[in-house]
Amino acid sequence: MSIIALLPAAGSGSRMGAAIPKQYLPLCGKTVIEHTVAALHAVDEIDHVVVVISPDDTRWDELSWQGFARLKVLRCGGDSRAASVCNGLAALRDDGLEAQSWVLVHDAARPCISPALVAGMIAELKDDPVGGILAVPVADTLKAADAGQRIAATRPRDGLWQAQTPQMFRLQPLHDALVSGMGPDITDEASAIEKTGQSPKLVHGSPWNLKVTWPQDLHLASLILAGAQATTNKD
Ligand SMILES: Nc1ccn([C@@H]2O[C@H](COP(=O)(O)OP(=O)(O)OP(=O)(O)O)[C@@H](O)[C@H]2O)c(=O)n1
Ligand SMILES: C[C@](O)(CO)[C@H](O)COP(=O)(O)O
Repeated sequence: MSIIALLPAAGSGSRMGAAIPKQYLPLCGKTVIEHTVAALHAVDEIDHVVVVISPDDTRWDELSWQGFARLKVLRCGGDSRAASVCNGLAALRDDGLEAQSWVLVHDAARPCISPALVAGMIAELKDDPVGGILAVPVADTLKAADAGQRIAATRPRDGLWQAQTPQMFRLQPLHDALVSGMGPDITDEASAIEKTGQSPKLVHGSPWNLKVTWPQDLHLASLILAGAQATTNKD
């Protein structure tokens, strides 16, 4: 059974506020998306890394993808993350990928993911009946805000986790769940699967696996990648 990494990369990066989409911003001598692709491509268990870009993307072809033998690009991004993922899954299915293949959906905007973490996730979930996601338990006290940005309440954080990616589900059930659940509340793959009444597994992720969202995240990502590089060089 195939295992595919599917990277939605068709966003505009509005919160980053840069002149170009954040996945193409420079980070430690490459672009954000090059780090993400390299990390997923380094996972031996993954058969193909498939990137979903916007149909009007002009930057992908300017990068050098030599050496990534298992990399494929699809120009079928949609107007939301869920739509981009859904379109990518439909293209994989139309291409003949078996319905029960595992798909690991991973944000192109999470360039610090470690291949070892992904390999561990695959080992933990490959016999799971539903699939699951990387996530980390909430570590801070949670406040609900009123309209004036004053604290309205303190919320219990027991049992709350922050969802990360990859999110690992089987191709056809995930596609069907996204099609039937599509809407603004579907902000990740797990939420679509949950809507079908199933409970995805939470697999411990890492605080290093941050999503580059705001301008300061690029600096954090560069520190994380530099730290990872220093560790590798010591081995
Ligand atoms: N229509 C979209 C929107 C998002 N994404 C991708 O989904 C991932 C996570 O989304 P997010 O961080 O929200 O990215 P953006 O939508 O680009 O950012 P923003 O919401 O700030 O505009 C990113 O890799 C992004 O490229 C996508 O493929 N298609
Ligand atoms: C899928 C995700 O990375 C889980 O944390 C996240 O929801 C994607 O970001 P967005 O801002 O909701 O598009």
